[in-house]
Amino acid sequence: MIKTAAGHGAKIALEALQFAYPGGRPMAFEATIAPSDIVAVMGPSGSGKSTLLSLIAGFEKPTAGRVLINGEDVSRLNPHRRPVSMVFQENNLFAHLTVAQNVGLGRSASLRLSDEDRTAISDALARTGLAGKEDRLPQALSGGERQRVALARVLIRRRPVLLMDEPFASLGPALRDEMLELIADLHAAQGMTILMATHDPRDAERLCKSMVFVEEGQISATGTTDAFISGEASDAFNRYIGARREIN
Ligand SMILES: Nc1ncnc2c1ncn2[C@@H]1O[C@H](COP(=O)(O)OP(=O)(O)OP(=O)(O)O)[C@@H](O)[C@H]1O
Repeated sequence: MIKTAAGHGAKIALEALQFAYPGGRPMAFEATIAPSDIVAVMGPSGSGKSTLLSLIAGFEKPTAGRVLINGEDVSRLNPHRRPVSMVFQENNLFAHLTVAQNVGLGRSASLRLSDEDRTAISDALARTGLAGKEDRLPQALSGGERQRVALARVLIRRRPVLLMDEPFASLGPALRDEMLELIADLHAAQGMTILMATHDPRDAERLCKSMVFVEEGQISATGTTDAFISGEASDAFNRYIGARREIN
């Protein structure tokens, strides 16, 4: 495991990264993400946002190029060896394990937990508003609570990179706001570098300093969220947002 001081985010560099699914379109990603930045990954459906996150997390391996995290080449490492946590839209939890056990997996895959681990689990559950729900199974939680359990696990893993793939897509607007606040709190506490794929520019505006815009398997624009939202960063982004407004 790459050593990174707790409480600090890692720099991420994607160097001439190439990838294609069997029979799929070639994709190529090039980017540098500053330590502790919070980056919205936006772009049309099928443009490659999830693939980009999977390449950083290690669920997919590039055919050429490198993923560097704090200068270390992690391109060939499996996901559990990378200094990264990932939260998906759903199915982040093991259905047969309790809330506390699901969080405990952030410390030990075999759930052999020390007293210190147990204290960290209780703290994380309190911080994410889940105190008293330790012994429930995921099926007895709401969608928002399940996502908070996933974030409690992120909290105790203390990895310097957090990747989120449309983490609020199945939540209503009030819960979305609550989750955005919680993620902002976690970032204030740990300063991890965050990349979040989202289709909603309001998520980006509320949480993310920066944005990358993905189109047809490439990052076609990068900049501050403010520049994107004010329409100055990318004509393609403006067209994408305009088209989404017509759909909604
Ligand atoms: N496991 C896979 N095998 C083959 N092709 C895939 C696989 N996963 C994704 N693809 C294809 O790769 C392309 C990029 O998909 P990806 O899921 O990265 O897009 P996305 O931008 O995250 O889309 P969305 O916003 O709909 O989630 C799409 O054409 C998709 O159909």
